Amino acid sequence: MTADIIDGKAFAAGLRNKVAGHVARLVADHGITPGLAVVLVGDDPASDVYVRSKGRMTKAAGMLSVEHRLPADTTQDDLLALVARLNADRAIHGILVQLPLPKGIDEARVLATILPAKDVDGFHISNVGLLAVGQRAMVPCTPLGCILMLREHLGDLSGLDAVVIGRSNIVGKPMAQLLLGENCTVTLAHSRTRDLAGVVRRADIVVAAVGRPCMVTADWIKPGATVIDVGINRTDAGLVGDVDFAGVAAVAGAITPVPGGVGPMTIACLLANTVTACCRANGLPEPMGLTL
Ligand SMILES: NC(=O)C1=CN([C@@H]2O[C@H](COP(=O)(O)OP(=O)(O)OC[C@H]3O[C@@H](n4cnc5c(N)ncnc54)[C@H](OP(=O)(O)O)[C@@H]3O)[C@@H](O)[C@H]2O)C=CC1
Ligand SMILES: Nc1nc(=O)c2c([nH]1)NC[C@@H]1CN(c3ccc(C(=O)N[C@@H](CCC(=O)O)C(=O)O)cc3)C=[N+]21
Ligand SMILES: [Mg+2]
Repeated sequence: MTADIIDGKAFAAGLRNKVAGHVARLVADHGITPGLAVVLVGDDPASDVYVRSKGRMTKAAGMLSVEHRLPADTTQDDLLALVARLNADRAIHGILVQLPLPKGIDEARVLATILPAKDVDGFHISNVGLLAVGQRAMVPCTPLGCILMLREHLGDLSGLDAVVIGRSNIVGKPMAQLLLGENCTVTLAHSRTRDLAGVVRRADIVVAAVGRPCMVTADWIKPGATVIDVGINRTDAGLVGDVDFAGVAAVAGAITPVPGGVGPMTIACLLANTVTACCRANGLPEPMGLTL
């Protein structure tokens, strides 16, 4: 058996195309241009690549892209002041502060300062809480992108056994919430999980979000399972995920590649969330229909 490759790159291009269509209508019919501000503190090279491609895609969709690059020794007060300015800026509908932040800056404090309505990452506690109780929220981009690919590939997810490996606030936990919202039976595994291989072997859906190259191997996978690889690991062999792609592809029913899987979907969902935030801010119907 050879798994279907879930082409996140192509899926994301289609989603960005839809975003661009909605943006064009917002501009033409209402004179409103959705605006996204990205804040990068310090000079992490991987973050730089990511922030740059985000800015390029934001502009390509017809939106306003504003980048704020601050030195690594920026104080927390200066960062909070910038967030407050962006909160008050009517041209900005979405704010993303790139994580991780340098040591000495309280990440939770910064995220709590972003207006929930502009929190296109979905990391503010009020969005986290709204997602947990199943109410209208801004949904984190990476898990949202994973759900869109799963729905496209499997249709209805009801009743499927899903195992998420990794319990971070930005990927694992919201991923588990969204799968629960799709009526999956969800297991959230982490570094203290006993017999991880045995747990994963029961899964119809496996989402790997750990940050360990090629951790998930073919012998962990139930034949025919759908495997979503969130991991981004830079190794001597290049960019690899958390899944041993070649081995797992021989057993799974479908798998996302790295690169070209979850990553591009994350950026496309960020643009979609920005359009949603813009429409909500202006009392307009939400064309994307992706959020709760
Ligand atoms: N494609 C994309 O768009 C994105 C990709 N990423 C990538 O996804 C990966 C995960 O990111 P993130 O969630 O921020 O990572 P974190 O480092 O915040 O969390 C990693 C999680 O993996 C768990 N873990 C670590 N070791 C093991 C192990 N041996 N067995 C089982 N679980 C383990 C940890 O468990 P514990 O809690 O017990 O410590 C933790 O919950 C990274 O490679 C990152 O680069 C992240 C965001 C977006
Ligand atoms: N506030 C915040 N929000 C985030 O969403 C966020 C963040 N901080 N910090 C870092 C992680 C990581 N992340 C990625 C997004 C896209 C790709 C991506 O497009 N990857 C390409 C490859 C890019 C390359 O070649 O490096 C791919 O997988 O095909 C990767 C990683 C978002 N994150
Ligand atoms: Mg992290």
